[in-house]
This record gives sequence, structure tokens and C-alpha cells, in this order.
Amino acid sequence: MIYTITLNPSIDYIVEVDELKLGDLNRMKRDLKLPGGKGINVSRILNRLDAPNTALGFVGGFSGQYIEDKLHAEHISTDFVHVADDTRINVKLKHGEETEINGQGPNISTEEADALVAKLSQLHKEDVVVLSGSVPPSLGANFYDRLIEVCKQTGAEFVIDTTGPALLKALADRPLLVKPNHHELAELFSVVIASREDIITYGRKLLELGAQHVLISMAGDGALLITPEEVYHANVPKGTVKNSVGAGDSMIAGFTGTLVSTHDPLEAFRTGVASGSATAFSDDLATREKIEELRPQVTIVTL
Ligand SMILES: Nc1ncnc2c1ncn2[C@@H]1O[C@H](COP(=O)(O)OP(=O)(O)OP(=O)(O)O)[C@@H](O)[C@H]1O
Ligand SMILES: O=P(O)(O)OC[C@@]1(O)O[C@H](CO)[C@@H](O)[C@@H]1O
Repeated sequence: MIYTITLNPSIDYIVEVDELKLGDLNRMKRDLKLPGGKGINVSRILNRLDAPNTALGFVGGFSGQYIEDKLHAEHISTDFVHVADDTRINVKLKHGEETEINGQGPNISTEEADALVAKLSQLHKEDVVVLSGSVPPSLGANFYDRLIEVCKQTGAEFVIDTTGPALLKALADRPLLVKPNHHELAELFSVVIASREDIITYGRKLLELGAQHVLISMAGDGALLITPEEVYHANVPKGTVKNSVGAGDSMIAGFTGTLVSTHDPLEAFRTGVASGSATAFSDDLATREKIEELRPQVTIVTL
């Protein structure tokens, strides 16, 4: 079973205006509320791909209830810790460009944090845990370390989608997958990345430091899969970008769900890229039909 952990879920409030006039009254052309947070997005795509999974994390208040209701309406299994504070609402502003304003997240008490750790400690070595997204400030910057330690004790594999020192630190514990985009890769090693060769050099470092599979996403420029044996490049299918929020999460879901069921990294790569692009070409996250439609358009070459 795959478990996703979203420490900081959100209602994603997507707001579209023709033109953003700062310091003036703007009227929305369109708006949309979606259950969000990186792990929750992973769960929604896994569910659409028929990959059994349970969403864990913290939800609270009316906004947390909204997220749970939406997930249950999609028949997604959840086992959240309920917290006293409200889950955040993240604003995704579309005005020709995409501007995001994400909340800090609710206060999480020590007891609430311990309750999540207790749930995680019930997992088994056959399980895979996807740790995704920001950590509410009240949990402290090292909370992922604690969760990874529990994964190690249970023998469960883990995927981690975070940035900076937390990602670097997690590598020594052999994550099944890491997926920085090329900008995050450059920031991680405090370097300027100027070419595909640079991306491969620093992607390989993630393997050397412990990752089992490294995906580097490059938005519309395709993606790289780096394994100890080979480096592969995938193109992205053609389409019109509608909403790239969650494209990276969809890629992680497509890769992880397929790897768990087939143990075939290249099939996983293909489904991951198709899932990411299918989300980028949709208002909400990708549907299964859209992912299936795009899969044959993904060409993978060995570099
Ligand atoms: N403009 C695009 N055209 C086609 N596919 C795209 C585009 N943007 C994203 N994708 C798909 O989604 C995948 C992940 O996108 P990206 O590299 O933007 O990840 P990310 O930065 O983690 O995304 P985000 O934070 O927006 O969820 C890409 O590898 C690709 O398959
Ligand atoms: O603030 P974080 O946790 O880094 O990111 C949260 C978030 O921007 O990520 C998802 C898209 O990847 C959205 O659903 C959500 O709003």
C-alpha cells in the first residue's frame, strides 16, 4: 500500500482575472476550489491510476473538512490527524501568468504531531510512503527526519518531495525517488546550471548521495531519469497549458504508482511524464483518460 503524507494540506483557491490591477478592485473571471497540498495531489492521481493508497497528514476546521469530503467523494481512503486550527487556503492567481500565495499552515500541537507518528509506526516493509510539501512552522524544520526514522524502523520505502537541506539530509536514508526540478537542483547544490550536462552531473550526485531513482523535471522541456546504469530523457507531449499547479505531484504519483506495480523504471518514467503533462493541460489534476491519451506521445531516449 502507498501512503501519502501531507503535513500542510490546503484548499487551492484558483482565481482567474483578465488583468491584475494592483491596488485596485479586480473582479474574478472564474474561480475554482480544489483539495490541495502535494501529498493529497499524489493521492488523487494514484487513485485515478487505480493504485491503492491512503492519505495521511493533518487537517483541521472547515477547510480541513472540505478537503476530507472532496477526497471521500473520489473514494480516496484517508486517515488524517484532526487538528484544532484551520487548514490553510492557498491562492493561485491566473492573470496571464501564474502567481501563487501559499499560507504558512496551522499550528500543530505536540500531541497532534505524535498522533501522526503513531499512525506511521503501524506501517510495514511492503509499504511505500510519499512525503511531500512544506512543513507547518510549528512542527519545526526537522519533522521529516522524524518521519523518515519511523519509516526506517518499519522497513517501509519512502519518496521525498521537498527542497534544500531537508532533501539533502534525507538522501542518506536511500529514498526510492527524489524529483527536484532543474531550478531546485541548482539551488540544492548552490550552483548555476547552464546545460543538460550540468543537470546530469548534479542529478548523478543525488544518486551518489543515496537516492535510488532520480527524476529531474524541466516543465515543458521534458524530464530526465537518472539511474546507476543509464540516463534517459523524455520529451513532453504537445498541448495547451491550463494549470501547472500539481504537475510535479502528478509526475511523482505516476512514477511511484507504476514502479510499485511493475518494478519497471522506464514504464514508471513514461507514466510519470504523461501524468505531469496531463495535469498541466487540465484545469484540475489529470484524469486517467487524459494520462492514457498522452502516454503514447512520450518518447524516451537513452543519452
Ligand atoms: N508546459 C508544460 N508542457 C508539458 N508538460 C508539462 C509542462 N509543465 C509541466 N509539465 C509536465 O509536468 C512535469 C512536472 O513539471 P515541472 O517540471 O513544472 O515540475 P514542478 O516544478 O515540480 O511542478 P509544480 O511545482 O508546478 O507542480 C514535467 O516533467 C512535464 O511532464
Ligand atoms: O506550500 P507547499 O506545501 O510547498 O506547496 C503547496 C502547494 O502549492 O503545492 C501543491 C502543488 O504542488 C498545491 O496543491 C499546494 O497549494
